[in-house]
Amino acid sequence: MVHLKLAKYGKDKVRVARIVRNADGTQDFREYFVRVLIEGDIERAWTHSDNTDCITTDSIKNTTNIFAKTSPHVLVPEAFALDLGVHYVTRYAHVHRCSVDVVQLKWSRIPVKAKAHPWSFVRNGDDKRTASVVVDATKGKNAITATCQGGLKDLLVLKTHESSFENFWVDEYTTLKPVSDRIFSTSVDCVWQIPILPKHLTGADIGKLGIDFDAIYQSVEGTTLDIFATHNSASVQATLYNMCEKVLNDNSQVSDIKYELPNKHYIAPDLSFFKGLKNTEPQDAEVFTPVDAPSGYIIGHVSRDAPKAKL
Ligand SMILES: O=c1[nH]c(=O)c2[nH]c(=O)[nH]c2[nH]1
Repeated sequence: MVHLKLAKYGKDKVRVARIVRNADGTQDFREYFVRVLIEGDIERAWTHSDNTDCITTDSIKNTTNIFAKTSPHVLVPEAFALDLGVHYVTRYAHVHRCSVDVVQLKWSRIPVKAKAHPWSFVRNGDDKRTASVVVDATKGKNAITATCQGGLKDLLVLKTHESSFENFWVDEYTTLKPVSDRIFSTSVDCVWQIPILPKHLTGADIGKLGIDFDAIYQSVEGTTLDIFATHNSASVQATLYNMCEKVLNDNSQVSDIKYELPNKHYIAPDLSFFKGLKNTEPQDAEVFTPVDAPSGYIIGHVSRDAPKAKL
């Protein structure tokens, strides 16, 4: 005998763009990639070739467009994702859980004479804002709960000073030399958890949660850039922890935050074969070879919980 351990499906990479025309003449613009996955009493499509309860992924794409048109939360990815998620578990008796992931592309207002233009935008970065929610009605349609994560990814940064890596473990496998000054470059991926408190969440609650998702995103992005630039780094690990600490200190509604930081290496080549040019000691190193792979990869997840006692 075999049994189906997981059944989950939906539409991925639904591309949707939305204009909001404001009363003051300004316009807002959002461009999202949306993924919606549903779970529930849906197994028969897998196990019995029976599609009776199968909400088509095409309808899921249509619903995403309809919500982009009608949701009052469309401008805020976390709230938009919650709205879509609540819809599926309330509209369909046989859908018990819905996961929604939104990736927002970076369109920023064009500054014209130092003023943000009301309706013209520039893609000023490959970094994305992300939102991931899971809306759960497995305990019943009157006990809908949700988890919500904000995030940012692909934020590429580099600094040329105030980064060192010294006093590390040395053994028979070690060839790395300690370095008091080096290039530090990473592509920041980060997610933070925002607890959604109502024991029973409805679509009408989403505007009343009292959570400013935009302000939290801006705070995390600002802190990430600030700490990266100003922390005199002893390691990627230490800089990462400093970022987490400040985000949690500044944002009481964030319960925990996780960064994943590749250490994108820049190696100073030995140029001494040419007229004795000095380029390898930190104080001489000016020319570097950017290295695509491998990179270091540093992960840290920091929460407010007291650490569990070590046995
Ligand atoms: O910041 C760093 N952390 C490491 O763990 C490490 N390991 C390494 O080779 N270089 C670095 N840099």
